[in-house]
Amino acid sequence: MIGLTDAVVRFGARTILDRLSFSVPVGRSLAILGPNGRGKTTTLKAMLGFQQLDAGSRVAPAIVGYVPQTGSSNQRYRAIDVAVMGRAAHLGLFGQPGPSDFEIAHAALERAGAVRFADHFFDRLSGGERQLVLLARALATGSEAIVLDEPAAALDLHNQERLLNLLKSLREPRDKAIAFTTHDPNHALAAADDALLMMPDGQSLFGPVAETITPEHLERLYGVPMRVIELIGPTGDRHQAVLPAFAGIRAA
Ligand SMILES: Nc1ncnc2c1ncn2[C@@H]1O[C@H](COP(=O)(O)OP(=O)(O)OP(=O)(O)O)[C@@H](O)[C@H]1O
Repeated sequence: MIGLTDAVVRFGARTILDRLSFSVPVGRSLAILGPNGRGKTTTLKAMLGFQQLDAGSRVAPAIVGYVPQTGSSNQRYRAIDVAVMGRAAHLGLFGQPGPSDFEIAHAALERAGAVRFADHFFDRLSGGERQLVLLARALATGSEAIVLDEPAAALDLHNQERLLNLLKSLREPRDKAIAFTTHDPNHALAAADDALLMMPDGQSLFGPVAETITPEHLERLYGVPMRVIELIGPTGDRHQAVLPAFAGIRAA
């Protein structure tokens, strides 16, 4: 289980989190949505214990797998070296990773779809490729909680589909608590059980995706008219998608 109870975070005079409460039990996946600068990354940092709370409390396992928004490295680490860093918490202060740690890291790269660049230098990879390596690092921790900050932000449509399938496959065994931020409500529909909508007025709405990812709530979230459409997928399956009906954009 990972989550916050009545969490308050203030930066100067600004209250970013105002008694925010939600939880992600093992076996469920949470999507966190909200406008730019509303406090999504701050929420993730608070969940991870990187951001001190002014009030309230957090619950989290001792080790949490974290995939930050962007990863860079000045040193010339290979992708496998970055993935094996996920083992650090298991090694003790001066411990060195052994063969079993490299095996776990390799398996994590495989699971993240990044094994083909295991021996490539991390700082030469594209933004999307780095994100997959950082996901492998998070998986290598072996933690029951994985927290991802905008995992789809640097990905093209093909890789977004791959990432969503990956998030769904991570969720499938129902043995992890997964939380991710996104700017696309369709990602919540595709890969989350619950959603936390961080509204522009400082309030928030937390609940099952079917009750939260609705045009009415999303209009309040983004200030843009939204529509739900039903799609028939390539295998004949029916699913819903939400689209912004941007004002002033007309059909030709
Ligand atoms: N350490 C800090 N000190 C002061 N202000 C901060 C600090 N960290 C974040 N902020 C401010 O808090 C607000 C929330 O930031 P945060 O990064 O959590 O937003 P976000 O919802 O993740 O935004 P985006 O969607 O643009 O990534 C922003 O206005 C940011 O400038």
